[in-house]
Formats: sequence, C-alpha cells, structure tokens
Amino acid sequence: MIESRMLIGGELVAAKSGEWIDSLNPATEEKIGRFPSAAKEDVDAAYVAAEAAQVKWAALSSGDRAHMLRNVAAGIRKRADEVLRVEVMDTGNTISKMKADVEHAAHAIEYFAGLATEIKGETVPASSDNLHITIREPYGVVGRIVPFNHPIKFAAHALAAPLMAGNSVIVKPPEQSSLSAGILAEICKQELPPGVVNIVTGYGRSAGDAIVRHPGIKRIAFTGSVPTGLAIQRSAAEIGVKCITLELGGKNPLIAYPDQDPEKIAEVAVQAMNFSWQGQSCGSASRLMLHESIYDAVMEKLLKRVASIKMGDPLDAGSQMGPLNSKAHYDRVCSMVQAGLDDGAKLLIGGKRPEGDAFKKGYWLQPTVFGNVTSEMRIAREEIFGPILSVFKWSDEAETFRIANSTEYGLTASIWTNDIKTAMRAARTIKSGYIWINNNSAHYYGMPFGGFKNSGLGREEGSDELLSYTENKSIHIKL
Ligand SMILES: NC(=O)C1=CN([C@@H]2O[C@H](COP(=O)(O)OP(=O)(O)OC[C@H]3O[C@@H](n4cnc5c(N)ncnc54)[C@H](O)[C@@H]3O)[C@@H](O)[C@H]2O)C=CC1
Ligand SMILES: O=Cc1ccc(S(=O)(=O)O)cc1
Repeated sequence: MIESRMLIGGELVAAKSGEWIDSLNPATEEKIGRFPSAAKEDVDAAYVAAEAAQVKWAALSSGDRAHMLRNVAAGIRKRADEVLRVEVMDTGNTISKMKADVEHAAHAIEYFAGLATEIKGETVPASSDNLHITIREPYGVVGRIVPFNHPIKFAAHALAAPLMAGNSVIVKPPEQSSLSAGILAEICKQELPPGVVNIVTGYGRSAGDAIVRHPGIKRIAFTGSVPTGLAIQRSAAEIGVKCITLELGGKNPLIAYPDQDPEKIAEVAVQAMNFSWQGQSCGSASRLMLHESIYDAVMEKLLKRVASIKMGDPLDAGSQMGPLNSKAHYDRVCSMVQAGLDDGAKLLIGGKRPEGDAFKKGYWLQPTVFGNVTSEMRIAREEIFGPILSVFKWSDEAETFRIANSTEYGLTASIWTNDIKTAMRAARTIKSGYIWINNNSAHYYGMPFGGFKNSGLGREEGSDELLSYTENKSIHIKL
C-alpha cells in the first residue's frame, strides 16, 4: 500500500483538509494506495512557496539550473524500477510500454537542460541612435496540469521547460494515476531548492481549478481533453489575462494509398492505433482510411493481427495490452462501442470484455475494429481514447482529404505512399500539426508538437516550448 505525499515548499505533505483519494489497480480493481486530495488552500500554499523561491531560482545562471535539472533526471533513472512498477499498477499500461515512458521522463528533463543557452534575446536595428535589445524573462509561477495516460512522463516533462526558463512551477498530476508523482516529489525535494517545484495532487474541479483561477499564475499549460481545455480557458478569463497553451485530443487519420503493401499497412495500422496503450494516446490513428484497391487485403491481415494481441497482467513482460485506466473511462469507451453499432457501423472484431478468470475484474476491453464507417458516425467524429479503430474505404483523394479534415481535431496524421509528390500534397492539405510520411507515432524532441483546430494551442517538445515560458522585454538604450 503506497501513501504518497505532495511537495509544497520543499516539504512532503498531506492535504490540509486531511482528505485522500484512493488509487485502484485498473487490472484488478484492488486498492494499491492513496494520495492527497488538495483544495484551494493547498494550491494557495504552493503558490506562496513557489513565488518566494522563484526570484532566487531565476537569479541562478542557466548553467546552474541545468545542472540541478540533470540531477532530477538522474534521480528518476536511479529509481526507475520502482517508478515503473508503481506506474504499471496505477495505470494498467503494460510494463513493456511503460519502460520507455520512465526513460522519456528523464530524457525530457535532460533535453530542456541542454537548451540552457537558448534563452536569449535579440538586437534590433530599429533606430540609429539607440541600441535596441530584447531580453527574455520568466513569467514567475507556472501552472501545469497533466492527464492520466503517461503520468510520470508528463509530470517530469511539465517541470523541465518552465524551470529551465527561470520560473517556479506547480504541477497537478491526474487524479486517476498520481502515485508516480509522489516519487517525483521525493526526487525534487532532494535535488532542488524548496518551493521551486510544487506537486499538488487532487481532482481537476478543485486542485486544478484553483491553479487556473489563481490570480498570481499567469502562465498555464494544460494537456488533456478538449472540453477541459475549453473550461480552463473560460475559468482563466474570469480572473485575468493569462497565457494558456493547450495540448488536447485527436481523431487522427492514417491514409494508405494504392501503392502500399497490404501486409505493411496492416502492421502499421495496429501500431499507429496504439492498441498497446489501449488506444489511450493523443496521437493514435483511430481513423484508418484505406484505398479501395488494398482494402480487402489489408483488412484480412489486420484482423488477424488484432486477434493475436495478447491481453494480460500489465506486470507480465509478455502482455501486449492492458485494461483501460479507470471505471469512468471504461464505461465511456464501452458506450462508444454501442454508439458504433447504433449508427450502423460493422463490428469486425472485439467490442467485449475478454473471456477468462483473469479478466472478470478490472476495466478490460478487447481491441475493437469497426468497418463500414462513415464520417457522420460518432465513432468517426469523437475522440474515444480507447482501443477502437474505425476503418474507411476510399477511392477519391479529394473526398478523403475532406473527410480527414472534417472533425474538430487536428493533432496528427500518418500518410503512406511511395510517391513524394502525393505525400507532400496530402501533408499540406491535412489540417494537423504533426504529420508522419511513411511512419507513425514517433515523437522527435526538437520538432514542435501540437495541434491545429481544437487539438490545441502552442507547441511542445522543442525550443518553442522553452521560450513559451518567457516574456519578451524590449529595452532601448539611447546612445
Ligand atoms: N495533445 C497531447 O499532447 C495530449 C493530449 N491528451 C488528451 O488528454 C485526454 C485524456 O486525458 P484525461 O485525463 O481524461 O483529460 P481531462 O481533460 O479529463 O483531465 C486532464 C487533467 O485536467 C484536470 N482537470 C479536469 N478538469 C479541470 C478543470 N476544470 N480545471 C483544471 N483542471 C482540470 C484533471 O484533473 C487532469 O489532471 C484525451 O483527450 C487526450 O487526447 C493526452 C495526452 C497528450
Ligand atoms: O499522448 C500523447 C503523447 C504520447 C507520446 C508522447 S512521446 O512519444 O512519448 O513523446 C508524447 C505525447
């Protein structure tokens, strides 16, 4: 049983109210621990500590800040096995996938530490009798709110760029899976000055909302769903003028052209759908658009591959797919299976709880594929964030682009063709922020990641993200 603590002002603490939230293992529904349920008073305390720490932190050289950040990354690596086990039991994601997330957590911090000397301004020849320079200053206290699908990776990533830019930070982990953030809190307590990082756990409607509405927190970065992103914009606007960046959901197309090998497309479609994350990844290609000339061949092979996915104990290295993250999420994903059936899509495989004693408890849903999907259906328009793939057959390229662009989302797209002109035509026409040609799923630090349309605002994973935690100041020196 794990009882994790928050980090506020350099101390590992419970909520002032004494309230806790239970952590359940989604594979078994057993209680595995609990963590504090913070309210406004806890966020206020975190803000006071963060504000007090920030000025000294910003006054350090960027090299000194980078050095301390690297120590946090090393601390994560040192406790990687422990973090991994907690994270697998708390999220239901399989151990083979989660291993990479723990490594990513450390890598994200090291990446931003490596950008230490990029926090720089410009000289501008705006007049002949002045020296015009810009400098970049931190906002002060930054709030970052992250979702349940990659808890340790997102929590670690969340502190890196704001800190590197000289801010202090308050991180709010997801209420479904907060235990790994408790370990991160212990590492930050050891490696950083008190108050520089504050980790406040709890529900979005209380702890999250208190961060968004805090008048002193001008810079907020949110990763999560579109409805919550919109709610955050509304709440923040009631308080003041705030700079909010949003990494939101996707309903991402994978478009396969007639020149493709059906076996290869079947393989990449399964990968790109992220069945191995139960579909719980923002970049999942949940709309598979197959040219009619390869449709039958791809589908035959794809269904065989889906049928062979091994669901099982997430702690078993042989398991290829685990349960969904929480009961509420499971219920919603299952309701989308029904929505597909109600709207007339053809259920080709899955759609049920797997059979066997191991799956009687927990939030298990088989990998699911619908055919005969049309663009009006709910399963074609709404992000499900579960293991449900919707397959379209196409013949006319322009109509396919129209359908690909017909949702409110625009996060990623994956285009498969050997013709570079065709590939670039598709890449330019699809309204998404991150496009793979003959590839899928991979993220590359240094390349800006983020969404068009309702998939978001702002870019992460590159120098844009670092600079987004600074404000530009113009200084004119009369010569
Ligand atoms: N674009 C990207 O990089 C990514 C986007 N996502 C998206 O995240 C979603 C799944 O994650 P969920 O945790 O279900 O999202 P969610 O939007 O329900 O919650 C995300 C976070 O927001 C907090 N929150 C909820 N209501 C709030 C409020 N009113 N004020 C402040 N904070 C609040 C929650 O406590 C949680 O920490 C999907 O839509 C997925 O596509 C997930 C990963 C990456
Ligand atoms: O869900 C969003 C998401 C998934 C993966 C990655 S990364 O490949 O680990 O960088 C980032 C965001």
